[in-house]
Order: sequence, then C-alpha cells, then structure tokens
Amino acid sequence: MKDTIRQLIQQALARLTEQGVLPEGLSPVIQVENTKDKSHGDFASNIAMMLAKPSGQKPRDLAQRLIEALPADPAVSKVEIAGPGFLNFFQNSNVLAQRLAAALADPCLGVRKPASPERVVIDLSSPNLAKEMHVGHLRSTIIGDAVARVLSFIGDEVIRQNHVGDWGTQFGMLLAYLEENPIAAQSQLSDLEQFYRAAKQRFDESPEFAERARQNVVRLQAGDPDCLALWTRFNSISLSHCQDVYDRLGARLSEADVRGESAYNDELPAIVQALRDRGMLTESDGAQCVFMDEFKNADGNPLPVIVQKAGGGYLYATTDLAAMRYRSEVLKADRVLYFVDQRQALHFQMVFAAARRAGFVAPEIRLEHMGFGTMNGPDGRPFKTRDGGTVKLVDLLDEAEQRAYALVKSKNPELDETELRGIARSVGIGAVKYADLSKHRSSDYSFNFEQMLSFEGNTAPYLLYAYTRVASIFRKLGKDIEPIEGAIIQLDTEQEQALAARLAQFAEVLLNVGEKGLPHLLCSYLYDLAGLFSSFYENCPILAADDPMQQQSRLHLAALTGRTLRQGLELLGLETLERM
Ligand SMILES: NC(=[NH2+])NCCC[C@H](N)C(=O)O
Repeated sequence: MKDTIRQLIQQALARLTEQGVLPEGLSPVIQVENTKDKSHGDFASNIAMMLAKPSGQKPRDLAQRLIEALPADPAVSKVEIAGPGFLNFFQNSNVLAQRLAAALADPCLGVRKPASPERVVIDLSSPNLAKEMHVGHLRSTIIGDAVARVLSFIGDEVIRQNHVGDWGTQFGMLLAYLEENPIAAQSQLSDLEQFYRAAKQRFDESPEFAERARQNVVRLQAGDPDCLALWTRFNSISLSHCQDVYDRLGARLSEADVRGESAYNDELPAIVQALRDRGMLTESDGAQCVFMDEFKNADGNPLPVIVQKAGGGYLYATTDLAAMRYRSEVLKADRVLYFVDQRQALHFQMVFAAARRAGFVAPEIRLEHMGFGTMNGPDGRPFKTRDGGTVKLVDLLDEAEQRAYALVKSKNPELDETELRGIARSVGIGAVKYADLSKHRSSDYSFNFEQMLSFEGNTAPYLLYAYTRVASIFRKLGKDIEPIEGAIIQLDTEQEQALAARLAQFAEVLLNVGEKGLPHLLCSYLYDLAGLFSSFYENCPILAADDPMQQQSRLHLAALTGRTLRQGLELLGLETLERM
C-alpha cells in the first residue's frame, strides 16, 4: 500500500513538473507513514511540506495542487490535507478486504520480498570454546536466529556462520591440563568453567606447567598431530555443550554452521602479505598495523588495526579480515550481518574499512554490525551470580523452566505432569527469549523473571496465551485455521477495520526487521495485533453474528490473526502451544 501511494505521488509530482508548478530536477525521497489516529486516514505523507520551499509555495497550497494531480486509484478512497500540509490517504476497505483474502489463501500469508532475493551471511552466537557460553552469547544467538528466520521467510538465502573462538593462547594451557591429568580432566570437562579455572590455577602456580602450555601453543601452530588430536577432542566436547544450549533454546544452529577462527589460520600470512603489497602496513613497536585517517582516539592520535604481533602471532582482527574475504569471495554474500556485542563496534568499523580498502570484499557487499547492549541483572548491574561469578546460561534456563512450571501449575492444577512439563518448557524458554527480543537490541536491559513471566504486558506468556485463545475458538467449532481459498471478508465495524489494517502490515514489518536487524519491531507488532484482536473479539460477536456472511468473515479474520500470531512467534523462535 505504501508503495502504491509512493507511486501515485511520484506521478503527481511528474505532472506538476510538466505544468511548471514544480521546478525541474527535484527528486525527493517520498516518505509515507502509517497514521496513529485512524480519523487521519491510514497513511500520511509530508511531501508537500518538503517541497514547499524549493518550489516557492505555501505547503497547504502545494498539497492542494498535489491532490488535484494525483491519479485515481481503486485502493485509495480519499485524500485530505491536514495540519500544516500533510496529505492523508484513506485506504479503500474493499481493497483491504481483498488483500486479506489473498493472504488467507497463501501459506506464506502474502509475504514476499519485492526486490530480488539476496544471499545473507549471518555471523551469530560465536562463543569462545575455551569457556562456557555466557549471557552475551545468548543475545547473539537468539537475536541472530530470529533475524535469520525472518530473512529466509521473506525469500532471502541465509547462510549462518558460527565464528567460534577455537584458537589462541588459552588453548595451550587447556591442552597442558588435559595432557597432565586425562582422567580427572575428562570428568571436569562436563563443567567447562570449572575446567578452565583448574587449568588457570595450575598455570599460575607452576612455572613448569606454564612452560608446557606455551610449548603447546607452538606445537599446535606447527600442526603437531598429538597436540591437534587433543585440541580437536577438547573443542568437540565444548561444542557439544553449545549444541545442548542451542537445542534447548530452539535456535537453528548445528555443527554444519560452525566455521571457527581456526578455519582461517592458513590464510592469515596471505592476508598480511596482501596488506603489505597494497602499502597499507606500518610497523609500530615491532607489530604490523593498519592506520586509517578516519580512526583516531580522543587525543587525535591514530588508532591501529593490529594484524600481526611483534612475535609473529596473528590477532582477532586478522581472522576477521580473512573471514570477510571468504564470505565475499567464496560464499558470495550480498550482505554480511554481525550479531556481536555493541562494545565491539569500533573493531567492526575498523576491520570493515580495512577490508574494503584492501579489496578483500566486493565493493557492493553490505557489511553490517548489528550490535547489542548488555544484559544486566535484576538490580541493573552487570549480571553476576551472588558470589560474583558469571551466570551460566544453562542455570538461567533451568530457573526459567522451574518458575514457569510453578506458574502454569497454579493456573491449571488439573493438567497431567507430562503436559505441564511441556507447557512450562515452552513458556519458560519463550519468556527468556521474548524478554530479550522485545527490547531494542542496542539498549542494555535488566533481566527480570517476574516481568518476563507475567501474563500482562508485552511478554511471551501474554502472546502465547493470545494465540491459544484464537486456537480454542476453532477447536470448539471443530475447524482449523489453515489456508482458505476464496474467502470473502467484510469490514463492518471499527474494530474489524482496525484489526484488518494491522494484519495487512505483516509483510512490511518483516521487511523492516530483515533490513534493520531489529526483531523487537515484530514483537511490538504482534503485541499490538493481540490487543486489537481482543477488542475485536469483545465487540464483534462471532457465533451470534447478524448473518452467515458476517459470521464467516469474522471467522476468517480470526483465522488470519491466529496464523499471523503463530507465524510471527515462530519467526521469533518461540514455540506456540494449542492450549495452556
Ligand atoms: N566475526 C566475529 N568477530 N564474530 C564474533 C566473535 C565473538 C567472540 N568470539 C566473542 O565471544 O566475543
């Protein structure tokens, strides 16, 4: 609809230019927004206000001329001038009803990307295998997964890349510990945090152990087979811990998506050489650095991207440069999205700029850091256990499920144990994920079990429950909500119109989520939709409708709402329930 309106305005502008009302050579970006208040129509544009100055006219006068020049279109029932010169467009409700009928017949709910599909590489989760996953990786995993799901749903080709930290000096220490005490180490590996601490303690207290750790790094880099075998074993255990977390979270990640830092090892010398050949390297304290004019610290001193240490070792940034080249040249990505902590923003700005300058990536490729803020504890301070340790993800998920279990049991004491457990799992895990996804990703937020498990407000329990309400209408009637051909929808009341207008925005919301990497836009949309459905349901009787046509139409609206809620929640990575 917005596209239609933009095209109509475009045509009106062309006419007015021909008539000499507008000067030649204007090519404004035409903005069309959804109105908040339906008495102002459904869509508004500020185009007359934008062009008033350059054309030497009063905004309202220009608005009037624009209205006269707008071609008629069946989708638009009327256009009005409002306030200082807004153009308000009223959508024809028959055309809206037809669009919903088409969505109802389509398994994809009428969603598809207008432009050609893109190949999008998504860098997500990417924990360091030396340690246990922490809450930062929870954010990267679920936000990245939700955006990946949305992009594939709208028709893009998505390639997930779990850029795990499986290389570096810590591995020398971990391997030395594993070597020294294979039996004890084996059992400690079930708790990586504990294993890491034990190894670190040995490292700190024994110079002889520390020396072996250092030698292990050298052996590993030289490709010593025994060392490599141990390293492989350690990583596969650590990865299986990650996989357990992904499975519990319902995140679509598997071993096939893992391409860790070590996968780029062989390319690092060539990356440094290519930078040298392009004259981009400067030596500073023996290290090889790239300096770029646009990156300076507060004192105006240039900041380096260090690509090789004085001792010859390579760094995080070197690997990222190699990964970018691989994603561009081998994976042939049109876009690469990095779901990584906001605190790495400068790192990404710098490596993106260096990769472009060095020609490691195709010029048209879009490299986008989708940074996210910190998840704090309920007190607003950095999330820590009572004794100051890092909060383990698995413990968090366990507690969420336990709390959800108690909650669901108190509401439905009659449910049997298996069903209770199942519901508690969906609600508990869903609550943790939704609480995160529903906030703007770049803001910090406080983790709060009470809030996320509340049945009121923009929460998972509220939305999961809203879906079960729709499902129960159809269950009682013995019908289902699957695609329906040839539906006829009539929008008699205000509530039906408001619900319909929002339903018709599903595709637009998904395109936005995919473009900006912001799943909270989908959360707000679903929350709004659930609210509009409630007032529709209260005000527009379905079973006691005036006539069979009206009843059918209302059932169709309910079915489309149910399917939109279910699809939306699925795209967020939440498991819906038929009852709870
Ligand atoms: N291509 C990347 N740098 N991806 C993100 C890696 C995140 C890093 N392993 C961390 O835990 O902080």
